[in-house]
Amino acid sequence: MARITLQQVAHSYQRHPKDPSDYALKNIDTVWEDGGAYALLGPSGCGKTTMLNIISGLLTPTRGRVLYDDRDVTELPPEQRNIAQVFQFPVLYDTMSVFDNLAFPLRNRGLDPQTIHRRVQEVAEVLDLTADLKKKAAGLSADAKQKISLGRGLVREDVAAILFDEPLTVIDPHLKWHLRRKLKEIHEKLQLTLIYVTHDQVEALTFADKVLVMYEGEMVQMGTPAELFEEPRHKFVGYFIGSPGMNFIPCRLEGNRAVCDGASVVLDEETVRRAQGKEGPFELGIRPMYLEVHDEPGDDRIPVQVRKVEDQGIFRILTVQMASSTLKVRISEERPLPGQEAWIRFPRRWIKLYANGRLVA
Ligand SMILES: Nc1ncnc2c1ncn2[C@@H]1O[C@H](COP(=O)(O)OP(=O)(O)OP(=O)(O)O)[C@@H](O)[C@H]1O
Repeated sequence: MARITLQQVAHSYQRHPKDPSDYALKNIDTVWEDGGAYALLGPSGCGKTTMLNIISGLLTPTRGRVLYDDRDVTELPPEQRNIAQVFQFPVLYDTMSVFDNLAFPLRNRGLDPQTIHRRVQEVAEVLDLTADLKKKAAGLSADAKQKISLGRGLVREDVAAILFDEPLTVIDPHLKWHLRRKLKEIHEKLQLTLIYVTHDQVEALTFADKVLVMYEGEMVQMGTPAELFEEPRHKFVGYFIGSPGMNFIPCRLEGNRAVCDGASVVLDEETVRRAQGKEGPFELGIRPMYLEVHDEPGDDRIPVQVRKVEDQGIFRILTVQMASSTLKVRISEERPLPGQEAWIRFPRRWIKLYANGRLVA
C-alpha cells in the first residue's frame, strides 16, 4: 500500500479551458495516508469519479501531480500503478466460476496456485461466497455478482490502494449495511488504503475514518465524521452532513452581535475578532439539536411560530418560522411539544459564523 498525494490537481474535460467553471476539478491538494479508510463524498456531478480516475490513472489531469509515496505517477497508465478499482456495476466473467473470477487478478500476476487458493478462500469467507465458489457467475443474483467484483478488488495483497466507485448501488438495502460492515472489517484486518466514493452521507460516515467532502469541483473539507459534524468548514458540509442539516440564517455584524432577520444574537469574542476584515455575506449556522426551544419568553429568547412537527422515533423535528427564516429544531420525544407560539434560544457555544459560505475560524 502507498501514501497517495495529489498536488494542485485540476482537470477540465474541455480542450481549452478558460474560466474556473470549465474545470470539473479545481486545484486539489490532498494526501491519502497509507492504510487509511477514506470516503469521497459529494453530490452528483461534483467531481468524485474524476478524482478517482485521476488517482487510478484512467485520466491524466490537465494540471498538477499525482504521487504514490515519493514516485510521480501522473503520466502512468492504470496497469503500471498497481491499483484495484471496483465500479458501480459488476465487472466479471460470466462464464467462469466464482473461484476463477476471484483468482483471475492473482493468476494474471503469475502467483503460485497455493497462494492463489489461500487468498481466494480468505476473501470468499469474508464476503460469504465460500458456498458459491464452484458455481458459474452467470447464474448468480446481482448482489452476489457485485460481491465477486468487490472480492476481485480485495484479493490482491500488493496493491497501492483499492478504489470503490459507489460499489453498493446495485445491492439490496439489507445487504448494503452488511457489506459496509464487512468492508470496514476487512480494512481493520488487512490495513488496506481504501477510497470509497459515495453521495450517501450514511455510507460515508459508517465506512470511513476520514471523509473528504467535495462540492462543485472543490475539496471543501477533509475530516473525521465528528469533525465534519461539529465544525463544518463550509456551508455545504453543514447542510450535507446531519439529518436534518445545519440551519443557516443571513445576518449582519454590529459590534459583538449578529443581527438577523427578527433576532439579535451575541457572538463570542473570538468569533468577533476573527470576523474582522472578512467579506460577507455573513450567516449564522447552528445544528437543529443545539437550538433550545421554550414555551415562555425570556432572556435571549426569540419568538417563533411552530409550523410542523415530524416524529422520528426518539426525536421530533420541529419546523419553526423566525421572521422570514425557516429553521429546524430537534427535540427529544420526552419533551412535551410547544404550542404554536414558541421561543428559541441560540446557545453561544454552538453558534458558528460563516462569511461567504466559509466558516469564520
Ligand atoms: N467524459 C466526460 N466528458 C465531459 N464532461 C464530463 C465527463 N465526465 C464527467 N464530466 C463532467 O464533469 C463533472 C464532474 O463529473 P464526475 O462524474 O466526476 O462527478 P461525480 O461527482 O462522480 O458525479 P456522479 O455522482 O453523478 O457520478 C460533471 O459536470 C460532469 O458532467
